[in-house]
Amino acid sequence: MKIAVLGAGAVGLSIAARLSSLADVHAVARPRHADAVTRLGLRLTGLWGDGTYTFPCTTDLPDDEYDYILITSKATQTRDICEEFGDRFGDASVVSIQNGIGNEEIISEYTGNVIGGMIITGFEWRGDADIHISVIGGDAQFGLFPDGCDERVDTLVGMFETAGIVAVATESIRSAVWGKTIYNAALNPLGAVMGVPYGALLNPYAWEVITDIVEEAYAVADAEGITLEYPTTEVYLQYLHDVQIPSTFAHHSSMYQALSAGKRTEIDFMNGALVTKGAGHGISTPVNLLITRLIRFRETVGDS
Ligand SMILES: NC(=O)C1=CN([C@@H]2O[C@H](COP(=O)(O)OP(=O)(O)OC[C@H]3O[C@@H](n4cnc5c(N)ncnc54)[C@H](OP(=O)(O)O)[C@@H]3O)[C@@H](O)[C@H]2O)C=CC1
Ligand SMILES: CC(C)(CO)C(=O)C(=O)O
Repeated sequence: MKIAVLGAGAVGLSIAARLSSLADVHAVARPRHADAVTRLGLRLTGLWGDGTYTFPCTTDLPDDEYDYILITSKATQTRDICEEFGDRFGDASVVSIQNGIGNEEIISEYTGNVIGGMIITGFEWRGDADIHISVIGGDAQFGLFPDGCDERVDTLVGMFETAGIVAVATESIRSAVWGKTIYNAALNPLGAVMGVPYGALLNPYAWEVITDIVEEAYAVADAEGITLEYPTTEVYLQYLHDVQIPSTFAHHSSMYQALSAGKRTEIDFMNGALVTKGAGHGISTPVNLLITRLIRFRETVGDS
């Protein structure tokens, strides 16, 4: 089994490491990461156990036929990755393991074999070639995009399971991706703007904002024909409050981490995507629009 991981950073290198004992895995990363992983091996600590893994990691993709190509870049880089490597996709199943709405749609412009993915685990850089698995908020999910499931999905899920990454196959990956995006849209920008971890957002004033974000998101999902796992906003908000936030209480969102590092966020694939899709259905999403503008403002001015 040959697997390539494109845009390998915190998520991609960690997954490459765990799959490397089961398959022939090649990670494509930036020079700094490729050099460090080649010199030191990748060190993983935390909830997946501690260990150091060696596997090929370079800045280019060796000419070969791959069974699976995993895309693990930020959503903002999906199109560039597809432009750079799209003519090498061949018959591979190309799998998005990213946050946000829109990655699978972009990949579909380059291949007909798209598997959507959703992972709700925290991966944090601790140093060069050194990643800590900080939180696990549920099972990873994979399914054919836009819907359905087949042997390739089952084989992928089986490999993840054998590698110790809890994963399930789903017939409706769009529902899983939208569900995760609503979780991210509810928590990430607010935590990033306020400079707090997820747990602090249980504060009643923050909770009112979260409630508005989720209600708008559910209206847009409904108009898009997405059937969400938690059927109503009330049921989902209860789950977010009682299960999802407690299991990721101390986590600073990836959006907070991106802003702190002076990097662009994935807001356009989260709240921004909800605003755009809502507008297409004549649904107004004022709270998602406001929080999107606040994040764009922070991206523009940084911490100055
Ligand atoms: N970290 C986490 O805890 C979680 C992240 N996710 C999602 O997973 C995705 C990946 O996140 P994460 O791993 O944290 O992000 P990272 O920024 O750590 O990793 C992505 C890496 O891909 C690199 N890259 C981009 N384009 C190319 C290219 N053409 N060739 C080689 N390398 C490239 C980036 O380099 P550069 O930055 O220099 O462009 C970066 O090093 C995101 O959508 C994120 O939201 C989902 C769950 C949890
Ligand atoms: C909480 C976490 C790590 C779960 O995957 C996440 O999605 C994020 O920080 O954006």
